[in-house]
Amino acid sequence: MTLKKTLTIAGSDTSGGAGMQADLKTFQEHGTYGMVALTVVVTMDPNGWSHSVTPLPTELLQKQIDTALSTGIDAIKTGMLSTEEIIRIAGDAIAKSGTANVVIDPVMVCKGEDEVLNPGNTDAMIQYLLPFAAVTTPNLFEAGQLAGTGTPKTIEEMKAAAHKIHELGAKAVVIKGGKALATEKATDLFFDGEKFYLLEADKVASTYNHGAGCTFAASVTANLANGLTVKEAVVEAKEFVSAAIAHGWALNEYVGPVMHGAKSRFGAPAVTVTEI
Ligand SMILES: Nc1ncnc2c1ncn2[C@@H]1O[C@H](COP(=O)(O)OP(=O)(O)O)[C@@H](O)[C@H]1O
Ligand SMILES: Cc1ncc(COP(=O)(O)O)c(C=O)c1O
Ligand SMILES: [Mg+2]
Repeated sequence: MTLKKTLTIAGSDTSGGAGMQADLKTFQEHGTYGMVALTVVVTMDPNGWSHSVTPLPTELLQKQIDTALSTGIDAIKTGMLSTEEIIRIAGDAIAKSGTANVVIDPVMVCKGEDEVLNPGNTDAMIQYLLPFAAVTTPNLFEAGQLAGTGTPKTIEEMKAAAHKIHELGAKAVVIKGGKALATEKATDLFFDGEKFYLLEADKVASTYNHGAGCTFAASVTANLANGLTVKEAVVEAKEFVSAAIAHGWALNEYVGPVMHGAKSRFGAPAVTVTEI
């Protein structure tokens, strides 16, 4: 039996909920064969859990990319890239891979952390990554940065931002309203380049959603590798992450990761898809 090969170019979240750990667990749950090209290692201060981001040498990143691409990759996801040079290397890797199944998760900040990774990264993402994106999956803050509109606060503002990000080259855009948007449901906006859809699920009251964004984007990536359409891929990803959040748990007193394997064990909460 052969499996679809999925590659994440992402950072390591040592705490295991986000980053390449989330991606690999999610790829596995979707029946794809996961590979990693590691960009940075994120560690946490045991007293207070503030994050520290340590980049790996770029030559080592390049060697990982060359190894993975030589196997023939069916879909690529990008996550935390941290510097403009790493973003450019990731863009070159995507171009070389020849796959159209490219999911750009434009990670600019970790949940609970105020510090943006590197403000110059936004322009590099626009130049090197968005033109390749079959789907990009910004949260509200990231959408505002990419679109240059400031953080959207309403569905109308999300639509305007999604339109701009599409004009920058991303074929489809999902802006994750998540918990931050003042709606009753956990609401994401999906723009396929022609039509807008709202993806809605029940909002989970807990704060145990560390890694939700990575898990969502990794699900989309695996689904594309498995041959789903973009719309099918994002709808299943919303189900997958909603289940993962519903079963989020406390790793310690500081962080609550999602349960990546929740959907297959407990089923998924209902997701509604509405064209708007
Ligand atoms: N408390 C929550 N309840 C239900 N869904 C949520 C909750 N928080 C986030 N989500 C969903 O999880 C996915 C990831 O969104 P979000 O957490 O905003 O991304 P990121 O981790 O990149 O900031 C989205 O589909 C969002 O709607
Ligand atoms: C390596 C890495 N990538 C990505 C993220 C972003 O995670 P989320 O899925 O919560 O947006 C984090 C957050 O801690 C991280 O450590
Ligand atoms: Mg994120």
